[in-house]
Amino acid sequence: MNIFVINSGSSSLKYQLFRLPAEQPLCSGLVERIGLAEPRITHKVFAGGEEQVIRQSPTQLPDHRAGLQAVLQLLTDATLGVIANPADIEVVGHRVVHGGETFAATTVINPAVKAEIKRLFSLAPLHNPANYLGIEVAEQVFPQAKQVAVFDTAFHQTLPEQAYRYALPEALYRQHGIRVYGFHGTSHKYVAAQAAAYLGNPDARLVTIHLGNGCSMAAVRGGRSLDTTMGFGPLAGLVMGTRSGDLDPSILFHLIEHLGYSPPEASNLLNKQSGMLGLTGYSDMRDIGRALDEGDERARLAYELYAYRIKKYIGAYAAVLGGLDALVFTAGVGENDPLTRRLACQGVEFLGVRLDEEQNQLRNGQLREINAADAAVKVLVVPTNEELEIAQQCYQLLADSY
Ligand SMILES: Nc1ncnc2c1ncn2[C@@H]1O[C@H](COP(=O)(O)OP(=O)(O)O)[C@@H](O)[C@H]1O
Ligand SMILES: CC(=O)OP(=O)(O)O
Ligand SMILES: [Mg+2]
Repeated sequence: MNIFVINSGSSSLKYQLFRLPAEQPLCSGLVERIGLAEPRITHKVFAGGEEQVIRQSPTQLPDHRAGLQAVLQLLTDATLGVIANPADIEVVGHRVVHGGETFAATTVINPAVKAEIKRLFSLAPLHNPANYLGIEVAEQVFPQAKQVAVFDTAFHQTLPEQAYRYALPEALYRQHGIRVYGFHGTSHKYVAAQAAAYLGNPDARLVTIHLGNGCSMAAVRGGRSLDTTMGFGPLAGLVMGTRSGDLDPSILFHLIEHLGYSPPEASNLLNKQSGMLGLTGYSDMRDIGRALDEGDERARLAYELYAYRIKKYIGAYAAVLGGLDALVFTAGVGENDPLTRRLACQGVEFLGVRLDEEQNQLRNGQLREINAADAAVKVLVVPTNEELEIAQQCYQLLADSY
C-alpha cells in the first residue's frame, strides 16, 4: 500500500512516501517558504541503501497547492520518480494537531470529519488551519486516494479526568471544551512503544520527553498516556524554541491591562518571541550551544532553565506513575543534545537515574541506552518517526479493506 504522509505547516510542507509494510520510505522532503520570497524544495530519494538529494529553488510557490504540485512532479519524474502517476498513491495520511474530544483514533476523512477539524480551528489556531489546507490540497492533487487524519491529541485521550480537567467552573469544560488535550501524541506513542519493546516490558512506567521546536513530556504506562505537559493548547509545560511553556496566567493580565499588549500581541509574545528565543536571541539549540561555548551567560541560564523544567516534570511524573522504569529522550534536541540530557538528569539520582556520560556523548541515530550499567532506571535515546507512525496507523486502519 503506497501511503503518502503530509505534515503541513503554515508556510511549509513535510512529506514522506512509504510502501507499507516496508518501513523504509521511498522518498521524503520538505517544501519551505510557501507563499514567501525564495521558496525551497528539498527532496530525498532512497533506493538500494543510497540517498539522492534534489534541491529546487522555484521562482515562486504562491500556495500549498503549488507546493504539492511541485512535489508531485518530483514523485513522478521520468528518471528520479518513485511512482508512475498520482493514482499510485492509495492513501494520504495527514498529521492533524487538534482532534478535540471527537477523535481518539485515526480516522478516514469525510466532509463531517473536515467540518469538525475546521470547528477546532479556534483551539489550535497556529496548526489546524494549515493541516486543513493540506487536506484540501491533497484531495485535489490525489483525488483517487483515501485521505486519513492522525491526530496529535488522540494518544492523550486516555488521561484520567483529574489530569485533564482544570479547576475552572464546570460549564467551561462542558460547553466550551476547556480541558487538557495534550499534543505530540504520535511521537510519544511511537517512542513509548519502541522503549517498551526494547525493555521487554509492555507495562513499563515511562516518561517520554519530546524536545523539538515544540517540547512536551508524557507519563506513559502500558501504552496509555496518563499525563502530559502541554494542555489546552501547545503552549503549556516545557520551555520551547519560541514558546514560554508554564506561566502564571496573571502575567497575561498584567501584559494586557498594564503594559499595553493587545490579546493578539500577547499571544504572539508567548508563542513566537519567548522560550529560548526570548532568553537568548536564538531559538535553535545548536546556536545556543555555540553561544554557550563562547561563554555567553544568557545561553548558560537558558540551558539551565530549560533542563530544570524537564527535571521538575520527571519528578512529577515519577509520582504520577508510582515509580519509574525508563526516561525516553526524543526529537531534535532530545536525540542530539547531550548537555540537555545531562542537566535534566542531574539531581534525580535519588529516583535511580544515573547517566553514563560516555554513552550520553555518543550519537548513532539508533535507539540506545545512556544510563550507567547498574542504574535502576534506564535512560534511553529513541529517534522519533512521526511520519512512519502515521503511515503505520493508516495501514492498520485500512489494510483489512484492501
Ligand atoms: N545536533 C544537534 N544538537 C543540538 N540540537 C539539535 C541538533 N540537531 C537538531 N537540534 C535541535 O532540534 C530542534 C528541532 O527539532 P525537531 O524535532 O526537528 O523539531 P520540529 O519537528 O518541531 O521542527 C532545534 O532546536 C535544533 O536546534
Ligand atoms: C503541537 C506542536 O507543538 O507541534 P510542533 O512541535 O510541530 O510545533
Ligand atoms: Mg516535530
